[in-house]
Amino acid sequence: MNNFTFHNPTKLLFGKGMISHLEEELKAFNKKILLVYGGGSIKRNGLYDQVIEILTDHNAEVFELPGVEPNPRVSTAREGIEICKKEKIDFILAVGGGSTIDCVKAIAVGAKTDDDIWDIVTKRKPAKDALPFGTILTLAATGSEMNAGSVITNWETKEKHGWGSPYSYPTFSILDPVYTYTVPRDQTVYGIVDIMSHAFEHYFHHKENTLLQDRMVEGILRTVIDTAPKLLEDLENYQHRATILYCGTMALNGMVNMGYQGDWATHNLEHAISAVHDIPHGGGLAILFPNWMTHTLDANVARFKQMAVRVFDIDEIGKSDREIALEGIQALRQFWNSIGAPSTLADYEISEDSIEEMADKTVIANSEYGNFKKLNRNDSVAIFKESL
Ligand SMILES: NC(=O)c1ccc[n+]([C@@H]2O[C@H](COP(=O)([O-])OP(=O)(O)OC[C@H]3O[C@@H](n4cnc5c(N)ncnc54)[C@H](O)[C@@H]3O)[C@@H](O)[C@H]2O)c1
Repeated sequence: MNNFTFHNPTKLLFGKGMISHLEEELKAFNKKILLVYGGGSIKRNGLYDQVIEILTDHNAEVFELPGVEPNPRVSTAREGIEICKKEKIDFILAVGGGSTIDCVKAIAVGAKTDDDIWDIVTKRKPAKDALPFGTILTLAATGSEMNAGSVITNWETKEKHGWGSPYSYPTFSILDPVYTYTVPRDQTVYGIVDIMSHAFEHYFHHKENTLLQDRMVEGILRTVIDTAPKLLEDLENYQHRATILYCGTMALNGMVNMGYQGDWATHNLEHAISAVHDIPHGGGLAILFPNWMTHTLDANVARFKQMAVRVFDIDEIGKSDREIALEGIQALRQFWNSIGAPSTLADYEISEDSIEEMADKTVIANSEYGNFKKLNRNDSVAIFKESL
């Protein structure tokens, strides 16, 4: 493994009723608060009222930005930035899933600069500072509650980009599994796929001596594979919701990938699909990941064999390494099929017609992408065709 520095400043408050710590956490900040949330599920399940009551008790002056979209838009982030600047907001509270949190990261950074936030998302300008923000997570998936990453979509240019900065870690995140009870079955499946995909993005690298890291990633994958079917049978089961929620945070908070760099080509491919077709991120990943695996298998068959044996318990006897590896990839596809994840672009009525447009979005100035195996535009086209 490589040398590394690990620093994650986010304070995690995990478990039933942990919202009782919200007021305490807010005491460090001044009282003009921008409350940001999504499509209204927090109003239906009572969380909104609970948060407003706590903020009222705290004598906070509350401003609101509702309606953050899944695949959050830069236009919404700009709206939030304007409110922050006009009202001199001191602190931002995100209540929602990864989309709401990602949008708040863009607002927090954008509020502290005159640069346009899209220039920062596209890395033409650096982030220099951010307003402090906290999160109350309502959906297990992205890990955004404990990382500095954010993914923002520009609907005018049909681009979706991931970005991050040292300033975009939440100061605290409250994770109560009960808030995830109302996540519908399909969104729960997308979250499960997203969590597993983060684990896979880490897992495919060529570094040696990542023994503990491998076992931690495999631990997340095995735990999700064991728990997901039980959760999908019983969506209001506290233990299963808690397990998946914790897996989601651990899969992308930097803990399991110290000392090496993962791949991330599949996320790049997925961002191209959802930039053009606005499909759920986890749905796109479910379609793509096994196809990326087959496409890149020969870059390191041993790595895929290890996944097949350690994660999917593939029997090794009488088979070549390549056969074992391929069985592992098939086992992944079968598992995702078994929980009802999509498996082809046709599931979203995406046809061959948009492959060229999507492939263009995977490469900037004909650059390559992916760390496990460098891919180019031709690879994008091939993987999209495999996914039809
Ligand atoms: N920042 C990161 O590290 C990171 C990592 C992976 C993906 N992403 C990005 O995050 C976004 C996806 O986020 P997500 O998967 O968390 O989903 P999301 O935030 O987009 O939410 C999906 C849907 O579920 C609804 N929802 C959320 N909580 C709910 C609840 N408790 N009950 C009922 N409905 C609820 C939302 O309103 C929305 O309609 C994508 O844009 C993706 O690219 C970010």
